[in-house]
Amino acid sequence: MATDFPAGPETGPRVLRADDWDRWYDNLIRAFGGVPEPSEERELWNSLVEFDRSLGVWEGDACVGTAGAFSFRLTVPGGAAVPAAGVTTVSVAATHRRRGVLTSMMRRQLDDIRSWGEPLAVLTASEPAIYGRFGYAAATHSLSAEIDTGRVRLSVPAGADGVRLRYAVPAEVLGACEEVYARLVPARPGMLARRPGWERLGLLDPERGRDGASPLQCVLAERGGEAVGYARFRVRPEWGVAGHDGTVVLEDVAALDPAAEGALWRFLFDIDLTTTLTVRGRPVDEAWQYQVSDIRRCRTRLRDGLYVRLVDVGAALEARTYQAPVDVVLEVADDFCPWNAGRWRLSGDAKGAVCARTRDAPDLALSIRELGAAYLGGVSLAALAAAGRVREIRAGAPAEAAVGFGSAVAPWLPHGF
Ligand SMILES: CC(=O)SCCNC(=O)CCNC(=O)[C@H](O)C(C)(C)COP(=O)(O)OP(=O)(O)OC[C@H]1O[C@@H](n2cnc3c(N)ncnc32)[C@H](O)[C@@H]1OP(=O)(O)O
Repeated sequence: MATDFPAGPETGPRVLRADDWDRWYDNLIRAFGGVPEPSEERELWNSLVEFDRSLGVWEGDACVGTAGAFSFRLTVPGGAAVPAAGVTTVSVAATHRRRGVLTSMMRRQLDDIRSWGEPLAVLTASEPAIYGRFGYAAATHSLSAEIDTGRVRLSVPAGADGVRLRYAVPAEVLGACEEVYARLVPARPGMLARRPGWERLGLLDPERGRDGASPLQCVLAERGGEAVGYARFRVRPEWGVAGHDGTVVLEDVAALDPAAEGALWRFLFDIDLTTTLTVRGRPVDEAWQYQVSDIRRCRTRLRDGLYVRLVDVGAALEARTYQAPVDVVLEVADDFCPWNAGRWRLSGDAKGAVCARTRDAPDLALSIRELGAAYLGGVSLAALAAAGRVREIRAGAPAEAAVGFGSAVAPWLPHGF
């Protein structure tokens, strides 16, 4: 890395002040191409950014680097909501790239997160190649699909007929939708407990994001007058030589039980004058995949989702539970956060865990990245061993640990940040 960025108290990252906002945010927008955001979106981000947890790098009056850290609570295997810094708004002016500005912000930020006592840092990456060097690794994946609903049939569970669906104005039923969302958060690792204001993200409906489709539509699923699910989507009407060829673009769907989920997906498959349903960023184990008549005509794709970085190995590994008993000594390498490096004994089961430093002989050797990848139960330590990224010291240890670390429910991040 070039080192001509003059690190020091005048030029290193400093905490964001209210009157920095416009220059700070403009640097971020420019680094992503410079297309201005609608004012509603800009104002929402202004209200969500936590100024005292955000950093800027300045050259005189000019902002050349930005980074923030939301104070999230992340569901981990076992259902606990663990404090996690949501690393966000990272940018470096293209005039100042590859001089260590990002590295200086990541250094300061991880030191801050540690001092705040938060055991995890998480992010979604604009490019997968950026964050590995700072100890982050993809821990969740998501599924996208373009489903040929003209040909693919969906069989839904019994009980779907007992669910009533009705159109609603998205903002008017926001409270009911949020109650459904809140009940789902503890059930799936990777989900984020809502902080005030974040519910508005799902209602943003800028014209430029529609790509020829309708404004946001919402259908509420109810049983006995109670909301049990919702879907938010758009419809892009199209007509070809053979007639209608419209697309349903799913933005969000959530349900409290399989019957409600089935009713909503059946609705999405069946909207008149449409032949395609596109879905993005869905859980990799979502039920519809096992209900369709032809998965190949759903054109599924996988993508990396949430990146996890263990900031405090002991606290992070104790915060989750293990679906099968584990008792393993981990030899951890962590160049960027050396306080994590060394030998840790993890003993845990479905009720809880203890993770403490030890001098016992190691069973596995791995870097902080592999621990981050495996942390939410979505990436197998045995698979990482097969890939040469976890070293098996005691025979069988990666497979044993993989069973304990695994999650019956695939981890999933429901929205970007
Ligand atoms: C969580 C989020 O907010 S994700 C959003 C990230 N932001 C963006 O993608 C906006 C556009 N890009 C940028 O603003 C910048 O190019 C950044 C932030 C990605 C990188 O900032 P820089 O200040 O140039 O990074 P820095 O100089 O500290 O680089 C450190 C190392 O990472 C490497 N690196 C940095 N960016 C990348 C990249 N995109 N791909 C591969 N390697 C990279 C550098 O080469 C350097 O490697 P070295 O130590 O071996 O020499």
